Amino acid sequence: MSLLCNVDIYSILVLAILLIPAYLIYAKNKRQSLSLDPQEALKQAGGFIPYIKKLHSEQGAIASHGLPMPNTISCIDTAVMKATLSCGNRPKELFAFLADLLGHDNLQIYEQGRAARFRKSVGAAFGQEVIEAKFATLCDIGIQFTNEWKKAAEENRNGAVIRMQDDCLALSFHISTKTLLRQILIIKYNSMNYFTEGGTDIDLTEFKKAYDLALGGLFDKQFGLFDERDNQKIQDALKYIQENVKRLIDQRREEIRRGGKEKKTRDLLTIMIEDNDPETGEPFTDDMMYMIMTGFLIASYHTTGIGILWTLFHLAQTPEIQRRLQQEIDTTLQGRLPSLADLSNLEYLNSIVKEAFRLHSPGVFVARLLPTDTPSTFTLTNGEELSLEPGTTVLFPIPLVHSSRDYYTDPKTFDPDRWSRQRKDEIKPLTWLPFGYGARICPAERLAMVEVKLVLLLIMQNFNVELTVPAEKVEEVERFVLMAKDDIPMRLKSRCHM
Ligand code: HEM
Repeated sequence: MSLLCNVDIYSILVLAILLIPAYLIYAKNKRQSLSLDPQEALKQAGGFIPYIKKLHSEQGAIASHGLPMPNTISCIDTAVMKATLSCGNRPKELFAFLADLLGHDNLQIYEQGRAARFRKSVGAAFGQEVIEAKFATLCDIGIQFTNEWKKAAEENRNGAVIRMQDDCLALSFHISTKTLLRQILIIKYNSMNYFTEGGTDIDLTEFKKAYDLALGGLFDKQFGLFDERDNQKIQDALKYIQENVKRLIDQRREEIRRGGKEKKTRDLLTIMIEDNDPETGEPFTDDMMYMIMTGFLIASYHTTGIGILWTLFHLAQTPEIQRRLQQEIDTTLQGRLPSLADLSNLEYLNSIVKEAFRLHSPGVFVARLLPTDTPSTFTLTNGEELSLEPGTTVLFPIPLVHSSRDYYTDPKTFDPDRWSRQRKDEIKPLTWLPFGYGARICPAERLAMVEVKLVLLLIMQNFNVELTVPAEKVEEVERFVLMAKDDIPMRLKSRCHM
């Protein structure tokens, strides 16, 4: 008995000796993260998401201290999302970095009612009819890229090594400009300089470079990571974008004037040229059209390209999943090109994209501004009450929701089968947010999924994909979306050689 007591006291002492330093370190870190200037703390943590992750590990599902913006909380509790489904305002400060590119009055920060009216007036641009009408163009772009990769891969039995981030972004930029602006573009760019196709409208290489520079620079400015020496470059890039998007709008206006009205499937630009602004009842102004076209390019280009990249990244690490996907594609298509209907029917492909977007959501947060006239009160999942001041900003950090053990079993594992028919009831509502949620959910989710699935299907039909660097060496970096810091080189091996 006395021995037992001794052992107990001894164990408690050992435990205390082990735990006290750990607690002191934890308390010191916590004090530090609360006392540091949040911008500085964010920089030290290596980005927004690692910083928010740290805050949540210290504060739980609701992080209300240490946020880099005033009157802001970060939340990973779906009860708050459910209660704010119809809340459609975004905080202006958080999107202020877009002002230099889009102006101070841009779609991202339109007040809820105005955003809803605008979305309704141009909604047809993302409807089924337009997706059907654009499908052949999307296929052509995908085939153009795969053919060039094929040429390179077939020159060598070991396949071709491709800087996949560069190429996915070039592919997506091509898709976005073609679907949104529908111009003939000079295409000079991808990682292997394949395309030197003629054309007179715009140099895609320069256009893409300007977008990347402007967005990256403005994002860095907002989060205090900006190098002032780059300022002139950013200003030049902004000017380049403005001049060229306006020129493309003018060209289209002229084209429509000469060719008369377009038939039933009108895209975004045509709708804006032909219809009135729902706000004023007057024709859309040039500035408004520029803002919308540039805003939509921003929203569609990086997100779609990066979504394709991260999905390939997961496939490249899981050859057995890749084989099963190829089997699904080969059995369904027997080597032919897909139709739009095929894309909906390929269940495993769909599960793979959903799972890849869970582990690597292109966008990293959704933000809502709560009503500014009254406080908001929420009942959290654990039954506690949460009261928030009028005008509080709520951030939902998507990667944290997607990796929460409360929502996903074994959240770190790439397991497409969790989206299978048999298991998909296990997925809790509002726990998959790559396209946001509620009143301001991405209006082009369906179009984006078609683009992503189509490109992946073409790649899987033609190649086996491998990483040429260890997965652990791939570093993530937050730009406007979650990118790979030093690209992800992948080996594409032509399947004809197998
Ligand atoms: C994989 C591709 C894409 C992803 C992951 C994505 C994700 C998102 C997210 C997270 C939001 C914010 C939603 C919210 O606040 O709840 C959003 C908004 C938006 N997206 Fe997408 N998006 C993608 C593709 C596209 C494409 C292809 C277009 C246009 C052709 C587009 C146009 C927009 C627009 C205009 C908004 C702002 C809507 C508003 O303010 O009401 N997105 N997107």
